[in-house]
Amino acid sequence: MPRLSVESLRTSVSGPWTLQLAAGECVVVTGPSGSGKSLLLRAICDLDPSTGAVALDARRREEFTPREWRRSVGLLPAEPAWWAETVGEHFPAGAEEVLKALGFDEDVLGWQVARASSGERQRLALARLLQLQPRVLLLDEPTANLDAGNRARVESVVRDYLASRAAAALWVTHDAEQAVRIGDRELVMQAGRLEDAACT
Ligand SMILES: Nc1ncnc2c1ncn2[C@@H]1O[C@H](COP(=O)(O)OP(=O)(O)OP(=O)(O)O)[C@@H](O)[C@H]1O
Repeated sequence: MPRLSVESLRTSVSGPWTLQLAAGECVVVTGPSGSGKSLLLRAICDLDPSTGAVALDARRREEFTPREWRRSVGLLPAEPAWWAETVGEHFPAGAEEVLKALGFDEDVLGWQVARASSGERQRLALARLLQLQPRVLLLDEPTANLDAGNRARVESVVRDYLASRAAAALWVTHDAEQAVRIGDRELVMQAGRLEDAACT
């Protein structure tokens, strides 16, 4: 049974998409800018209206409350949102370990969000997402603003998370080397259509 199953999913402007993610699997999505990668992630997590069938562990999306679905299938957008002034207000207690693994000292919880760089915000948003313990991660270019060291940290944290929780990930990247490093499989988006990398 797949962890995530997506069948004939389409929005008003893109799709249809069909894919499956196994437990523990990391599938990378590559493809040109504007080809529809972010739209795919948004449709799966139900941020944009869509038709088709999406199921988590064989339970249909319609059987979840919207809040339950978005916590179970967690999106890390390219530009994460912040709703409070300090970093710590976005985290429940017990986030120190993941923050440390992503290269932060404990004092980060006292930071003003406004002072964080784009790369720091990206890593903080990943830590925030993992604290919710989603079964599926939808990662939209999570290392786009990062140096090599922090890119390696993010890759390692996500890999460990998938292995320890049997979660699955769809990871959008423009970095061909990263796709090989972290992907169990690669899907290529071309003008709104998904294809197996082996077939392109
Ligand atoms: N609400 C919308 N209505 C119509 N077109 C849209 C809408 N949202 C996005 N698009 C278009 O759909 C296309 C796909 O956008 P998307 O953000 O998914 O691209 P992407 O593959 O993630 O690109 P990038 O790699 O640059 O992030 C783009 O041409 C975009 O302008």
